[in-house]
Amino acid sequence: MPAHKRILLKLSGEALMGDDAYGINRATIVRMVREIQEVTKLGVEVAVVIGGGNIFRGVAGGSVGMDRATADYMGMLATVMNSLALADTMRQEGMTARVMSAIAIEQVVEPYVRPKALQYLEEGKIVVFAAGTGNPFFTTDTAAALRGAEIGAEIVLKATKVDGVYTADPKKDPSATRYARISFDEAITKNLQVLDATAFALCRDQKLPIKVFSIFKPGALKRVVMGEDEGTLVHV
Ligand SMILES: Nc1ncnc2c1ncn2[C@@H]1O[C@H](COP(=O)(O)OP(=O)(O)OP(=O)(O)O)[C@@H](O)[C@H]1O
Ligand SMILES: O=c1ccn([C@@H]2O[C@H](COP(=O)(O)O)[C@@H](O)[C@H]2O)c(=O)[nH]1
Repeated sequence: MPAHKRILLKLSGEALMGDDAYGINRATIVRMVREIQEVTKLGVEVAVVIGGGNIFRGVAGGSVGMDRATADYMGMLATVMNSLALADTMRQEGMTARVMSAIAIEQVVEPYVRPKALQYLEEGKIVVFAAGTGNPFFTTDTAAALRGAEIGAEIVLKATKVDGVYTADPKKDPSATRYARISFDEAITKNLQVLDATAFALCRDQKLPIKVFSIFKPGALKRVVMGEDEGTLVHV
């Protein structure tokens, strides 16, 4: 029996590159989709937010003198590209997905309308929320927290490049150790950067737990959904 009926899965955009220097690696996206398919077969309703770090991040544009808000809109459009690629790969694998965008681009994808998203989930379709929150100065982690709260997800699952929340960034500090569980208050106070503070605060206020786990570990998503010991739980 799965531990959760409805989940919001945040997929790392950066991880989509696989071993490539940029963009979307075919084998990687297919592998991610097959892992999602496994949990949908358990009867779990799945909504997805995917990042854009494999294509563009607003801070990168801002750092070379671009207007930050403009750069952030470019970042949001990057997430639309990833969302389209994800939904199309799902289609190829025999799944039904719907992309809903927080920014109006109706010729390309339908707009985000909450009751419609809820309907799709109830019908067993996978909903991919594109364009983040639709606002600059945010990230897709915050979009995951926001949409997760809106759709009544029981948990936000952050599938990322590290296998949990550490005492410090494990990519910079090899002596960092992983938490099995950590409270929102402690994660925020310690300024742990694995998610942005806005996402942590929103989930804390909405009592929406987060599980951080590795996107690279085969079977990890299913283990998380089954409530097995995997990654780090961030709790109230
Ligand atoms: N205390 C910490 N514990 C774990 N990871 C941390 C910590 N502090 C910083 N990090 C870094 O946070 C990264 C994950 O967050 P980040 O938002 O950069 O990636 P993502 O969400 O996977 O990518 P994208 O934004 O493209 O979707 C990890 O790769 C890790 O290096
Ligand atoms: O609500 C949002 C979400 C995202 N952005 C911009 O998009 C990029 C890519 O998202 P990541 O979460 O970093 O993968 C982000 O860097 C922002 O520039 C946004 O402005 N608002």
